[in-house]
Amino acid sequence: MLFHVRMDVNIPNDLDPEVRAETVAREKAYSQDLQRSGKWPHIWRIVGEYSNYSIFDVADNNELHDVLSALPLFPYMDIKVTPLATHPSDIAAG
Ligand SMILES: O=C(O)CC1=CCC(=O)O1
Repeated sequence: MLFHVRMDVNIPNDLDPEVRAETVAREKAYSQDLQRSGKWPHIWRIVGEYSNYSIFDVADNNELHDVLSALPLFPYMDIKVTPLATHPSDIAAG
């Protein structure tokens, strides 16, 4: 199943800089592992915001929830999920 996900990151200003850097590094490694696996095929920065638009390709709602809630930055994120269905006019879908 495909999902469109918006992640808005709000790291508190008073978070220890070392903890911040370590958490962001773990987030990058976690994200890139999922990208290599094919479960996170797209990630785009939203211009001018500490936010991204991502596409996830996972089995179901439960897998998406597990993947998102394991994000190292999850405690500092607002996340909006939109499930995607095939559009009847999509020539790629046949
Ligand atoms: O910077 C972000 O948008 C949050 C994030 C998600 C995956 C990653 O590496 O950073």
